[in-house]
Amino acid sequence: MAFNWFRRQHTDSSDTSSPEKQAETPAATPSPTESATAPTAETEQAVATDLLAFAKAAYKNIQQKQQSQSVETPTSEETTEVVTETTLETTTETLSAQKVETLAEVTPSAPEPPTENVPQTPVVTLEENSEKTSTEAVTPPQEPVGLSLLAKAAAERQAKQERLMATAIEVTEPEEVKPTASATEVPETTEAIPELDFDEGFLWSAEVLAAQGRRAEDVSIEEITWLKRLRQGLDKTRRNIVNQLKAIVGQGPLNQAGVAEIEALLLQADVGVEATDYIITALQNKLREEALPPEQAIAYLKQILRDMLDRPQEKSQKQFFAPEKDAFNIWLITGVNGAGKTTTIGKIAHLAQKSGYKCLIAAADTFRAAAVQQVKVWGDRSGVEVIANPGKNTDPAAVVFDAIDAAIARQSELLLVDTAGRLQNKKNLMEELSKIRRIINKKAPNAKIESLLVLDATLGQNGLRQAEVFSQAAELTGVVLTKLDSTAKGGVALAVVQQLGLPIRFIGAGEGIEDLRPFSSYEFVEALLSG
Ligand SMILES: Nc1nc2c(ncn2[C@@H]2O[C@H](COP(=O)(O)OP(=O)(O)OP(=O)(O)O)[C@@H](O)[C@H]2O)c(=O)[nH]1
Repeated sequence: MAFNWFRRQHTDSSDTSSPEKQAETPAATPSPTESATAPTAETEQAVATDLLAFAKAAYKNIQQKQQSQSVETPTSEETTEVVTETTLETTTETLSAQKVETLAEVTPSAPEPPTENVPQTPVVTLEENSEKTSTEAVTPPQEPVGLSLLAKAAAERQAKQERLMATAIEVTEPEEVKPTASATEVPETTEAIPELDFDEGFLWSAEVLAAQGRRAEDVSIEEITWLKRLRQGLDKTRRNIVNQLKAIVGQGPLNQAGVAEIEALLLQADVGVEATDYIITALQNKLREEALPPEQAIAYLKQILRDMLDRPQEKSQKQFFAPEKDAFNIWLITGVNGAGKTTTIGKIAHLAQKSGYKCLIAAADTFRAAAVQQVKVWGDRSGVEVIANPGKNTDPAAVVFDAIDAAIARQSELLLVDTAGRLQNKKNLMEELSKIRRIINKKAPNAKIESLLVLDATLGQNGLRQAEVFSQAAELTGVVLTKLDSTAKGGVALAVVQQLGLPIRFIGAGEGIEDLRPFSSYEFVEALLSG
């Protein structure tokens, strides 16, 4: 049973991704701390206790999973005594004193952009028609950590943290948390997970997953790492707006000065005029009705943002954006030069491969000499075949044509089509894109076709101008927002949905193969506004 990274749940072979089935997974529900009624000190305490228990159980399970993976080569030093609880309590107790220092000591690891000179790739040229597939192992890059920023967030959450720690000793582990193997099979040690601290970022990530109905035993190291990465990626945006927003929104009914300040903050984060107007009006209406304490006002603001981000996909009635299992899906990836198309293809191929989909890549960026080589490197890293034509000045539509044949012959479930970067004002290149789209429509009329525009978040509002022309040429169905880690303009996500009316399907927050995930409005808004 593979974990489906698109749908965030375990799936089996009988799984389909029809809307009905997709609705089985609980929707992202607001965090317990965001309920409409004011929480009492008692309920807050209970929630904090629950969250700590959840986080500890999740940490313990990740630890056990890792140990069970290495259990095949036991050493004489292994012990079957269960001492993990002590470890977690010790970790928790020392967290307050150590966390800021620990965070400050972590050095971000260098990302792993693909190199141009890789000797072997799993490419299948149209001439060769080889069946060879790369099985080269992929090593996920280590998570770079935003140091002072995380430390700042940690300091702001200090009060809550203190409560969590105060209850740590009394916590009883939830009974439903089952280890992945029996205690005799899985030795537990006092060792913490080397690449995963039980720190403030872990607690925050666990809280976000718990609020979405996830079970502690299903939480994986990759999910925690991604959430920490996402929050860290949005640090710049958050630092610019959140504290000031909180201060203003928490003051009760908005006066003119407050409105002007919020307006400036949102525009600064590239939320855009249209989306900013919408947010302010919604906030004003609510705050006129009742004076909300700061935490509840922020909770209401989060709700507004989530609703905005989810609106475009309400039409499709799909809760998750995933390739349909046992069907032929074609995802056409387009965008201007350097937006991150090839990188996105590599990351999606990796997710698809991990999630158990039969995947293929079409190297239809025949414009740039190194592009085919680059996508081959990504194919190699994700273990996915690449269909390419090594000839010069090849017609990209012809590559797509052949790739569809190859995908059908191999019974591939997902064909990812890489295209050359093009500026929307280059008429001939946009016509070429239309031709590619026509070929897909004609050659695979029964395929589930998605056409995704890759947008570089660092371009902010400027990036949005491309969308309309691409929409006509490629019949866009969604957006991939990349480089959220390198910008203070993370608010552009709101502009995308409000101005383009297109759903955000994936977000990228780094150059590594694990640094892209399907978009979740809940996680995005939590990361954007987490204090
Ligand atoms: N920091 C960061 N860099 C990214 C992200 N996604 C892509 N990049 C980087 O952006 C650069 C361009 O990425 P590519 O995937 O080559 O972009 P492209 O759209 O295929 O480029 P063309 O084929 O030239 O149009 C590379 O250096 C990537 O590593 C991201 O989410 N974060």
